[in-house]
Amino acid sequence: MRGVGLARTALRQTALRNGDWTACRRCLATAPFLTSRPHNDRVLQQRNPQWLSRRGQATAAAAVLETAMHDPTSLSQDAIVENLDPKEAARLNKVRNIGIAAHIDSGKTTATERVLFYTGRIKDIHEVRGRDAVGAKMDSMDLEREKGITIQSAATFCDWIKKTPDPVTGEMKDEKYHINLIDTPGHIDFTIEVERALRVLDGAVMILCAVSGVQSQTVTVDRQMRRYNIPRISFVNKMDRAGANPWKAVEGINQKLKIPAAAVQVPIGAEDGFKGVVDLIRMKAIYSEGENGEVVREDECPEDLRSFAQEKRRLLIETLADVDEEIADTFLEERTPSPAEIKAAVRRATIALKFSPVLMGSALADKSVQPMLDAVCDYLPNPAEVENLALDRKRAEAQVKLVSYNSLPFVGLAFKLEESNFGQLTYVRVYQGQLKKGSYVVNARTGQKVKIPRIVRMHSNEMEEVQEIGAGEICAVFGVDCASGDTFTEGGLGYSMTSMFVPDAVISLSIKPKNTKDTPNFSKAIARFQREDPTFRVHNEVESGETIISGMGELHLSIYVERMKREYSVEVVTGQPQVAYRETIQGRVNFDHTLKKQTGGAGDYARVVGFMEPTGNLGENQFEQAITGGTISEKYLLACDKGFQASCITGPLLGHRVLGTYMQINDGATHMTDSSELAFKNATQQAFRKAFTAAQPQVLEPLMKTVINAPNEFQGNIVGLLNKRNAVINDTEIGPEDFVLTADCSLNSMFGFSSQLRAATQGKGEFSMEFSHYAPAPPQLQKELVAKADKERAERNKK
Ligand SMILES: Nc1nc2c(ncn2[C@@H]2O[C@H](COP(=O)(O)OP(=O)(O)OP(=O)(O)O)[C@@H](O)[C@H]2O)c(=O)[nH]1
Repeated sequence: MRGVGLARTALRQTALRNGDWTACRRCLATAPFLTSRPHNDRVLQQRNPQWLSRRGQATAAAAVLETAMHDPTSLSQDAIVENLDPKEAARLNKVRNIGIAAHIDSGKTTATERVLFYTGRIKDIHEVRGRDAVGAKMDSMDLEREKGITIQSAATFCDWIKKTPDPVTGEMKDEKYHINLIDTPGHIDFTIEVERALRVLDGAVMILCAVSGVQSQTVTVDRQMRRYNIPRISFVNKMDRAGANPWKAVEGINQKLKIPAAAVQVPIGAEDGFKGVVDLIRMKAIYSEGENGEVVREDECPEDLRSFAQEKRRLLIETLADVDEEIADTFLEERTPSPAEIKAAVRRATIALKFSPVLMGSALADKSVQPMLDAVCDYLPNPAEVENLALDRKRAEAQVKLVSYNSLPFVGLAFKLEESNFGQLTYVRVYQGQLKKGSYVVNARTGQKVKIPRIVRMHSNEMEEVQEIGAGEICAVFGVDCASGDTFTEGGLGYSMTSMFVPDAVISLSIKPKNTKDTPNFSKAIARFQREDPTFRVHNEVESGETIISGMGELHLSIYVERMKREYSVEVVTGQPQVAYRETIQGRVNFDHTLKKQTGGAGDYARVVGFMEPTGNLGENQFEQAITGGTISEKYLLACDKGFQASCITGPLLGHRVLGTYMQINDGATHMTDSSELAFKNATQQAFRKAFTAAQPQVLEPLMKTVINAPNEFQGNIVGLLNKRNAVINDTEIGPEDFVLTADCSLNSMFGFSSQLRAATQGKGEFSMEFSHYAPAPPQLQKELVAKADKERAERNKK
């Protein structure tokens, strides 16, 4: 055995020297069977990428990592991360990919503007809706600046120099962190922007308003963060406002969002006397001074705040003890954890999604934004600390872990597309390997090999050209034709990553250019918006010939109408916004339909036989053929499938999309000369219509997850309003002052709700809605809708 082991070692060493990794790996694969200890140590050492890269065996090191990813038992992801090349580990340790997400108007853009200013990315501060009319850097679109709202998420990057005490000497030294940052819109209509940002980010800053605390949209953002397992720090903004109370926000995060949270700071002064914060971990006061708060001054904790700060510090440690074992142990040992231990625990618990540290400040008053940046570096994960998975097509879709290691093969996700003056701009998050200018990558969806002609780092609407981008970073590339959500990989890899969640459209309206001469520009605009935004959908209604656009809400669609005017000079005429209903069937119906036309010359003939039934869920429609004996040829069956798909776009009841419907064609007949693809397509469509109508058709309406928050005294009024709308109340969280209620409401019943809510709560209540699922419309509504659609159809036919 020992002789075999020696021979193996020699073989491996020769293989490594010759760079023949395959031989080495083959040898390593059987090596664990060796029992003698020295050999095992040697094997482990040779499996250790750090050991290999120290010896200049970078390729071998990368191969060990690659093997480990395919065979998780050979090396755990933690081990891969631990074993990163020290230089690589140090680089990643200083990278943060973060997003800022919050309720509307909480100050995301204002805070981002400060971040850019303090990190030296911009020279002056401009306010959202500011008097200088310049507008904030990240709201680069004219429409955003005018309306003072963020419509599109914007990416930027900056370097933050963080002052860190040396662990040995205690002396302060500078540490440079590279932060890629995405500012997202707050309005629910632009929720896809939040979804795709969160899909590719490693951590987030959740901003709350110091006066309002957890608001309806905060609950939605919380749900999105949970969907993508995003660790977050919380920043209570607007501490300068009258009525500011950060403790309300802390309680809201604990009670309403149900995330253990504790403040890591207490405010010094309040409202317009707000001066700064006391850092509870180090018990130091931090003031932002100078014209724009750019000078950070540290001091002792003010005497009058000392006992309050001590109390909140105890609360922080207690909250941590509930979620972190090491801090729990210090309790058992009856000792107070050191500042370094508390900090480490906050980091561990935040990354483990068990805790959110709460910071506070005022972006507009230029106070305490820098400590928030420090917290981003201290508590949010670096790219190597986040588990990112892909599916390997070459190994039966097995899950593989991606490691932010530069020398591994490239894997990246295109998460956002934007049309620019220089062609399509594609935002890419690099998960593994490096993306280099001029290199070739493969689109995992299409299998197409594409060249990367230009790589840029985005700074809102400006760009900075770079030659390459490292693993764990975010960039944008030009001239790459792809769809949003596509995975790109280097050559031989068969990986693809799961894409983001795209909510269904709930509102639609008919649209057409006012002047027919504008049609080409109109089509161009529609095509572009559709490519950029997966929640913006367009279809042509066959019967009426109208173009119908659908989206997430009235604001969403009105922004596109406005953009057509501004960016494409197209004035349009739109119909009334309508709920995007769906249609389905409830029963099984057999069909046997023959299309036969004889109008002299070649006629039309097609016969299709089969059945239609519900798929059992309200998801994708399905078409299947089960022809035996070749009664319908493959070519014609393909035409039948096309006919089915076309029928599903415009349902027979209202002309809305069909869901959850299965059609099978299992017999039929073909005529020697009169049959054609068109005849089979039409026959299928006619059969569909007949069978659908006979199969207890049902109109489905969108149900919205609705979150309402208001002061407690109005709870009765709101429940009354919801009962009138037949809403199903799922949950009510009552706090000391206000409550958050979650309910499923039909979108149809929510028109006009905002003004009624305002009236019922003296303007103090607010709500946000997000599409939840489709459910059968009440029979009376179905009757009315079908009657209206029939009348419109009859009128069209008259014309
Ligand atoms: N008093 C006070 N006002 C603030 C503060 N931060 C932001 N604001 C104001 O709040 C309003 C909204 O700020 P934005 O930064 O646009 O908020 P946002 O969250 O980016 O908005 P959306 O992206 O549209 O949801 C603006 O009028 C800001 O001037 C703050 O710290 N104190």
